[in-house]
Amino acid sequence: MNATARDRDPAVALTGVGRVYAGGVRALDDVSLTVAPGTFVAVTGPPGSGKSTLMHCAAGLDTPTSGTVRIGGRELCGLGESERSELRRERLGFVFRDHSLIGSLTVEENITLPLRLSGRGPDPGWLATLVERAGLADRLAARPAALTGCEQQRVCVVRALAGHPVVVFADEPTGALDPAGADRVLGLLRDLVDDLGQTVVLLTADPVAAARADRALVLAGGRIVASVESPSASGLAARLAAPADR
Ligand SMILES: Nc1ncnc2c1ncn2[C@@H]1O[C@H](COP(=O)(O)OP(=O)(O)OP(=O)(O)O)[C@@H](O)[C@H]1O
Repeated sequence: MNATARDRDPAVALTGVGRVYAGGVRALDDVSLTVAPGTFVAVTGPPGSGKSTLMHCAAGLDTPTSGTVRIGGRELCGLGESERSELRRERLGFVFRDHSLIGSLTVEENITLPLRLSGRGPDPGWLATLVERAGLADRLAARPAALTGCEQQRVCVVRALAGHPVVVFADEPTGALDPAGADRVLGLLRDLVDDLGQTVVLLTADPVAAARADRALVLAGGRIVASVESPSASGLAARLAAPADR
């Protein structure tokens, strides 16, 4: 596939995805969605609605029971485990609730570690741009323990984007932060989409966080029950209170 064709592909495309866990729990039921490159999409829903399962299936961390998943036009379901882990390493970025930084390494070393492990050299210009956007230029030599929780999560955001991923999956990235810290991290994700054309999928139960996205998909009982363009926090909170009625 040439670069032009690849650029037209959705960053993420799920078609009819289902996931039934052992014991019969249907965590995802016929989920279809597409995420266009350069957009910020939130997946929101109450605890147990299937957000993490959706992310795991979309990112090749889990295999759906039915349906197909494509990342940047590449079908995941037919790939072996080593191909999927290579795709995750080279085409996806992840930010989780807990920062997962290595305490013995500096901020800069943490940011470049995944690139070095995969044998790719860092792109210095891109890294400098990300670091500057994240407000971390004077923290590169620090160890993670010397940073605030908000700074640690911003390091994770830079690390996730350092390898030019097709999409960053951010799973409750602000769940351990105070409101000001959460606002800063969400603002960074927003800027990276708006100004640098990055693609972000945010998984969150928090309507305030989800309202930062261009579009919010509301999950309930493993199904997408609403797709809201330019969502508001109050509108999403109302849908989350009674998602099946909307
Ligand atoms: N490994 C598993 N085995 C069996 N059931 C599971 C497993 N993982 C999740 N589930 C069930 O699947 C459903 C969806 O869970 P999931 O963690 O995807 O939801 P979530 O919206 O991310 O929830 P939370 O916000 O609490 O993390 C729930 O009923 C959960 O109990």
